[in-house]
Amino acid sequence: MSEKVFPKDFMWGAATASYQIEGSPLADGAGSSIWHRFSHTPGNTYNGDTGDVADNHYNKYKEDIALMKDLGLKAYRFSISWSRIFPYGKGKINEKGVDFYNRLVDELLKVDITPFVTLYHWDLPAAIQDLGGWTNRDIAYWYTDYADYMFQRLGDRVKNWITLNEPWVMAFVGHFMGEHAPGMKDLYASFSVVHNQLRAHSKTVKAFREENIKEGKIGITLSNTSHDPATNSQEDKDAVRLAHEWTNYPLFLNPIYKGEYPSGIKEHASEFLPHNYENDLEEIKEKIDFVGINYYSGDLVKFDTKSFLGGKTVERGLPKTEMGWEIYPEGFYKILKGVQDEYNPKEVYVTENGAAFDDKIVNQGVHDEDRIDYLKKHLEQALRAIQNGVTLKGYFVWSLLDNFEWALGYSKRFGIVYVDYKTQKRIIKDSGKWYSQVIKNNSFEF
Ligand SMILES: OC[C@H]1NNC[C@@H](O)[C@@H]1O
Ligand SMILES: [Ca+2]
Repeated sequence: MSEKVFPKDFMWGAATASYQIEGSPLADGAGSSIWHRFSHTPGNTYNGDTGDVADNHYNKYKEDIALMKDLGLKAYRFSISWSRIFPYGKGKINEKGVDFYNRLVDELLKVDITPFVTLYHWDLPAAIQDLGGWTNRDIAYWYTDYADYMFQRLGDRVKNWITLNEPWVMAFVGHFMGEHAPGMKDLYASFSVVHNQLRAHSKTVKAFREENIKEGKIGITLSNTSHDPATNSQEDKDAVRLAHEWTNYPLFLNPIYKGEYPSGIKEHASEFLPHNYENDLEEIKEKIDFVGINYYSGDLVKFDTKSFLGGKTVERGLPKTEMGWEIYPEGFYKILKGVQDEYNPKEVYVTENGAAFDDKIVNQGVHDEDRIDYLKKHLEQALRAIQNGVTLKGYFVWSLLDNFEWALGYSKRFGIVYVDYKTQKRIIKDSGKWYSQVIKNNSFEF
């Protein structure tokens, strides 16, 4: 393989999520979700933005799939809104909700785009939250029933499944920092949410095996930040190890691959883990087919007794994106190489990588050189990872479209396609044109 070309059949895609792009959250019998409630609660989102309209993808999905075809995407990662299928999370089924995703999948297959389905990307049915949501142990059964139903309805055409998107963000941003739905601030709840997501994930993997989906593969998508020590001191290096075990793939892959939480978590955070959690570890340890890695940025960590798990982020003067996140391509390599070295997954997919920049329309175009530069630098590191033994099989850019960036609403644009929210017009950005060349050449050099 020449030093600039990706392996043959490398899966080039783009990613989105239901609540961030669909709009029409309560249409056709869909039930409310925690993000519908959270965004409609004054003060929770920038400018009071909600997902009521978003990119109106619920109605414009055919146009958007035509756009994906124009871009030459090989695959498309999207999420299913649980409460469109089960308006109350369990029990009654909403056929019209199932029908939307059936039509979406059929439209993708018509143009040879491989669907990668995320079963859960944070929009929990509100009725389940009313029963305690992810802090209620029984959610493991309700979630597995929902997932298994989707395997039965879409499994003949959808072969690639992701159980959960970024369970760390759901657990800690949603239940400790309170900045995401359901807006809780309880560290004990957060670790129960980690544990119940793992229980739900593994029960679902077992159900998936029993469905015997031909050529089916199932995995989990984890968020990651590449942490470096502020100094070479042992205390800073220890703080980095703990930050890594807590915020990155080990918190979930250690239980999944090794049947126990990372040692640093057991040493310093076991009081927050649910009572008798050890009894669930055997069941949580369950083989998966691939690991989904999300990567955006890195940070410098300094020992700090006042921070949870003893580490705080400090400045190192790297350039930043509109999110205030460091642009740190080297960290991408370290995360990819690290997951391969620590757990040796059969396959790895980058299920999200991308950047928010201050995109402007100039002469009917969006000349986002900064995003092209970000993507190119990160793809260089992804190829370097492959050349160093990482079983990386595909890359999904976040995101196909500008969309609802959670508590930051529509103020942050991650798309390779610009969305004019007033007119709902789509404009392919220069980065979108560049990315379609990458796909055509299977390389970032052309
Ligand atoms: O912040 C950018 C993305 N990060 N991962 C989860 C997605 O839903 C976010 O939009
Ligand atoms: Ca993230």
